[in-house]
Amino acid sequence: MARNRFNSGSKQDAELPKAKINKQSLQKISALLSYLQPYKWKFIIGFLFLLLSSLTGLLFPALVKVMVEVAQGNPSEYGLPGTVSGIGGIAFFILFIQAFVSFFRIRLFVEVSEKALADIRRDTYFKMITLPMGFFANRRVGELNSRLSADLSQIQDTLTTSIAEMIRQIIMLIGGVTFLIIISTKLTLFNLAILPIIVVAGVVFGKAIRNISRKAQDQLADSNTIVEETLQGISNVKAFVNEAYEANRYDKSLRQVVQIALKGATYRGGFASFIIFCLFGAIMGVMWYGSYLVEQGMLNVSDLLAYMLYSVFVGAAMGTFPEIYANVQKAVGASERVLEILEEKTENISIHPENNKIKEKIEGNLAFEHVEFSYPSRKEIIVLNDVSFEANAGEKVAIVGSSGAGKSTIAGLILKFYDIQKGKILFDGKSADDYALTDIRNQIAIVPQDVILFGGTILENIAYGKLDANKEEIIKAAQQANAHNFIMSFPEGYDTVVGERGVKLSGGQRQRIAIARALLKDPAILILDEATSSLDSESERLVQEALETLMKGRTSIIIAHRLSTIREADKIIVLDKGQIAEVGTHAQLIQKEEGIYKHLSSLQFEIQ
Ligand SMILES: Nc1ncnc2c1ncn2[C@@H]1O[C@H](COP(=O)(O)OP(=O)(O)OP(=O)(O)O)[C@@H](O)[C@H]1O
Repeated sequence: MARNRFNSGSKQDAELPKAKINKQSLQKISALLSYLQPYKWKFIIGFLFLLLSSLTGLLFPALVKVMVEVAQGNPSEYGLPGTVSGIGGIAFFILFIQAFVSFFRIRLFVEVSEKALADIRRDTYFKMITLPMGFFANRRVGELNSRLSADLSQIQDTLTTSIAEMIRQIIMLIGGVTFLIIISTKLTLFNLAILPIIVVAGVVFGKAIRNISRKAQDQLADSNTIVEETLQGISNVKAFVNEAYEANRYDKSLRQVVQIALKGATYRGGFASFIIFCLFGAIMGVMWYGSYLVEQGMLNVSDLLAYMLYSVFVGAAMGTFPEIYANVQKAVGASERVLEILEEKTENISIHPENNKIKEKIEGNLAFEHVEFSYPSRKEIIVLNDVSFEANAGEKVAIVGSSGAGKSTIAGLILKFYDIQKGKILFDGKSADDYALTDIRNQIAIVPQDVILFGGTILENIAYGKLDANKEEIIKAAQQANAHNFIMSFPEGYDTVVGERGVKLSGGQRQRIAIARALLKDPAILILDEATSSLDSESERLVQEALETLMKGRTSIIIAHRLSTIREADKIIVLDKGQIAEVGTHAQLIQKEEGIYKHLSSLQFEIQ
């Protein structure tokens, strides 16, 4: 059956994969930057504020230096006031400017990125829902969903935080190092000599810790899967008395989680003690060498103080780079995946309802002429081979055949979900290619095997067939579909919320809602994909009656699993491995001694 499986995608990747950053990937993602264009002024102002707050941040150690010098009775430098309070006042003034500017910087960046991201999200979603079915065949719903959520959130984080942080830290780094060199070249050189050791250790340890924590996350996810599976299939667990087996499986998995976590703890502990030693060692080293320089009269105390403060800035800047870089890498990967969707070719369907109105009426004559088809994802397998048949307006044509024969594929082709490779599909004698796609889909309705209802109310679910229908029309459709009575038996009637949190409707009830939906749509051609699971006889009668009402005056293509329901069909097409094997009425086909239809009928014990 060619239905789409709705994959929940519950096992989302704990971490988004990173991409290599090179010229090509950057060029590619710059396409996404065009989404910033409408908000460029806000972005530029935010950017200037960012520069301002970073640069003013760099002034503090210099101010502290002058303040200490003034406190020691020395004259002030850089034209600053000659009193401690004066300099303190200036420091607070700068602080105030910084706070003010930071507020607007964050506000502006968030506004720009939220709006730009909503634009990208909207475009990606619009694109996604107008992509041809072939696109969805190869992808899980969970994966596509995570592009809209996880990937775009990553891009957003990077736009709002990582880029700003990176710019700020680069300023801090360059500015800080410049001040360090100005204050004391000797001390800077000494500092630079010990730096590589810390950096290398940080990178090595950091990588090992990240690997282990990822493993721990995976392991934890695996053990969660055990819980999920067990609880979902609890009746199976109980029926097979496999409680002990499941308990053991979970226990084993948890032990592994702990083991990996402990290994991670060892690395983490080692890293922490190493960093404590190195970092404080480095600070001590600088203090020691700096004090030595002070003792030798080669450095002032105030310079040493400023030097220490700038070192902290530089160290902090360096510390944040690996994380920022990793974030940017993830964002590049995420952008590439989003762009992949944005660059796909869509179907000719507009997202504006006024463009999708019916332009050309279809009476209901349908014909397949020598149709050959294979799915885009499996081109080598020919699913339909030289299929020709006709259904005149108002006729009931049933398609039968064993599982995998290609029945649902025919339904998909009538709806033009895919393009055929050879032959023609004609509506009222005119090729399907010459109709607007919306004209075809607007005049065909399908009642699928598995009716999927949306999370809203019953009313909304029926109205899905005709969005501008009024309540009277909806109720009339529900009455004709034998659904009105059961709907009214719910306390909230048509406003009953279906779906996970609402009432669970039975299979037969869902089918009748789908029939009401189709009635409301009032199509020229109807496709009925008969439910394989049989309903109880009362429910079956109600559904059957509703279907009869629905089929009246329309061309109906019935994909039948139970032959008992199609005896009255004007034509029965027997499909075998993608080819038409027999055509005729029930009475004609049942006469063929060696016929497939007769064989299928006898399998269902229904020869009369
Ligand atoms: N999206 C798809 N991509 C690739 N192959 C597909 C796809 N959907 C169906 N097929 C293949 O096409 C063939 C016909 O499938 P189809 O679903 O049309 O059969 P069916 O007669 O409706 O079967 P059933 O009675 O079990 O619903 C099968 O071999 C199936 O594996």
